[in-house]
Amino acid sequence: MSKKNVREVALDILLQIEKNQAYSNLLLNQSIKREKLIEKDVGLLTEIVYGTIQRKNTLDYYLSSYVKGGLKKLDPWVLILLRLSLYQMIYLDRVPERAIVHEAVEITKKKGHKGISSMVNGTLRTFLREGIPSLEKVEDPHEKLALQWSHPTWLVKRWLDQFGSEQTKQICEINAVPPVVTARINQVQTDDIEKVIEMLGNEGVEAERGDLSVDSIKITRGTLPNTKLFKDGWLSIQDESSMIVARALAPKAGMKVLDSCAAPGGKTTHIAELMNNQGEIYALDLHEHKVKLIDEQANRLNLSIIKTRATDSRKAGEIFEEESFDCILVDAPCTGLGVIRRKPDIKWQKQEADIDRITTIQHAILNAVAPLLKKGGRLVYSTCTIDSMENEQVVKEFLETHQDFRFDGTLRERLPEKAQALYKDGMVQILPSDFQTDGFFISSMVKL
Ligand SMILES: C[S@@+](CC[C@H](N)C(=O)[O-])C[C@H]1O[C@@H](n2cnc3c(N)ncnc32)[C@H](O)[C@@H]1O
Repeated sequence: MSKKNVREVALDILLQIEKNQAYSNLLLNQSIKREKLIEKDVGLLTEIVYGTIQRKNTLDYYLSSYVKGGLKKLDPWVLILLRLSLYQMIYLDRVPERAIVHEAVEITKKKGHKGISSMVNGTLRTFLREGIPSLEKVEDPHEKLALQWSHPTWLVKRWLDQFGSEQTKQICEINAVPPVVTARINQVQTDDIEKVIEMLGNEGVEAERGDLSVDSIKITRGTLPNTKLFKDGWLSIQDESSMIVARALAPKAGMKVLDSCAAPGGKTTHIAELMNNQGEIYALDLHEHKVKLIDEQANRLNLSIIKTRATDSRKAGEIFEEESFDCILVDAPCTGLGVIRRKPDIKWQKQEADIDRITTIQHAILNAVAPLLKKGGRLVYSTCTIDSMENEQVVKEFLETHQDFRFDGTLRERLPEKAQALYKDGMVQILPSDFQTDGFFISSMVKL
């Protein structure tokens, strides 16, 4: 039994996210450990936290019909408590509505004064009586879609321009569906996926082959990080579309590789595995604490060819010689708009201006590492966002200003069969709605 109940923990987490722009996944993990929650409560907590963040604007719209004087006058914790209660009432079938109201009122009594608890009680009971308010009154068509699909209006507008109505709807819908856990098999240990699935079964974890990447399995039951197999470095947790990136780079044993934006090391370690742990990989990231994460993963996976370094890759030219690498990966910092289902806070924290800002860094990193690639070498640029400005536009501008680079037409062959249809002109944009994976952009270029 935990000291705090699940809704109180959810309220604390959501409040911290709102106040400090903290990341939901990190806070959830910390709280689960600290409160020693049982498995059933972990499931409910995760659902309430992610779901309430996912539906924030929609829930606020509904609440605004019932809170006299508007939501702005509410203390942040009261607003969040109302939001998470409404979320459970509308989207979770298994929690009885009376229990939701009762819990909310109990929490207000503990935290607030009597006035607040009767306001919370009244608001939730009126909602139960009168039901979900209609969106008909919302005049702006983009705002209406944004409320219907629970995404910010600016983002819906942008996606409608880039992907059209049907695809935008699908992206928004899939963004609200929690991802399945997928893992990559460490090729240095074995390439026999069935054997790994069987060995996991012996440790009480059920898995099956992944849907997209040749390297992947899907965990259908159990907790992978608790297994000996995981601790011994046979697998890494990674999204399936993310696994495509190292395959697109196609490094060979003995090569010298630069991974310019490497932490926490998901792709660096995959590259090392594909090189059968032979050769050299230089893995850069900005800060020492991030670089340590790469070392930790490399140690767990028994990979010895990764040399990490805390450095700004825009200054990589000061460290490495020109034309000294066989291949280079720029898995660039980006807005992360392809991983909203995993980190729902992204959609409320990012602003449209962030896209512009981050492209400056993306260009700068590409420009800095380009001279370091050998002639005939391959440069892969990837992001986990789906915005054309951070993806196609960055690559096109890079090619316009670097006449010695061309699109690499062989990328298509290195994509999983299912993703080959999405290949276009040296690039592939995978949307979260395509295969229920993270959204990813990958482009491959060669130096003449
Ligand atoms: C998309 S993440 C990389 C994920 C990593 N490749 C993986 O697969 O685990 C982008 C990384 O770029 C790093 N970064 C941002 N600006 C950078 C810069 N100027 N130089 C080096 N790394 C940078 C960030 O710290 C972040 O860890």
